[in-house]
Amino acid sequence: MPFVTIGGITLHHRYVEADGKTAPIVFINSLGTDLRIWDEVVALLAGEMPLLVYDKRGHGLSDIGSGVHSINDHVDDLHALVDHFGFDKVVLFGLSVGGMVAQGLHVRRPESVLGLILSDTAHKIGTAESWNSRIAVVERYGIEAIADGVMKVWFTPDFHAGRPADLAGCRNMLTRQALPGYIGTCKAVRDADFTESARRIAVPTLCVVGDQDGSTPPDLVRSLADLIPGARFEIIRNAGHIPCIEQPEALVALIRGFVASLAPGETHG
Ligand SMILES: O=C(O)CC1=CCC(=O)O1
Repeated sequence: MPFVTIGGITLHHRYVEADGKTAPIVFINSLGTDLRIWDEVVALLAGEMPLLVYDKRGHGLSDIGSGVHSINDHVDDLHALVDHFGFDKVVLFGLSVGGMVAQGLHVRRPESVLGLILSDTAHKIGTAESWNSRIAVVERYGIEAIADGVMKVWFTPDFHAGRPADLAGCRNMLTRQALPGYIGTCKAVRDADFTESARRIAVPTLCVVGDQDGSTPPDLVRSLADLIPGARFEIIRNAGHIPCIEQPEALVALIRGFVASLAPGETHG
């Protein structure tokens, strides 16, 4: 079964092995989602490089453990998972809050991070006011109350019009997340600020964003890229906040190019 218990927390994951010497990519999901958001990306990349996807704490089928009190709780789990698999060096792909978790692991253990792909994320996302008002609504009325608004941020009008079944499924994924995991992670994002540490990122970094991302818009993601020495910035056309679902082929092309640009011969030991 695709479960592992580390540090008292059972994490749901899927590991797709590959031959060769390419370092594994570990994918970290966003708020209100689970590892199914990577299905198409994993299908496209399977066999080319090792791929690890997992449900972060309090999401999907993973435990919440002692709760989500800060981004560090998510970083603890990622750190433990990387150790569990015996990975020496990894490429981290973090979506939205997942990008903050990736930045957090780089702060903690830069020697383990070969490269960062930061998708639709930032050094600071939203304001205390915006997160507090979302938390208040969700505490009172549940995730259902914000679901239609979140769908407008996650996906473009074209996706809404052209893929109604996928939209309904993704909305179900959001509304079925456990409330404590969702609210705890909202608070963690509210309190996180990676502005200073972003200036010290010293590994190859690709910042990528959907052109119609309503949560971390292109200008915000560009400002993250501007903080990180040497970071590349790319915009994906016709995508909202979750390009891995909306434009997986375009995203995979960027991933392939990024991995190919990394130092050859790196392995996961
Ligand atoms: O669900 C949203 O509003 C978008 C988002 C913000 C942080 C995150 O992980 O997703």
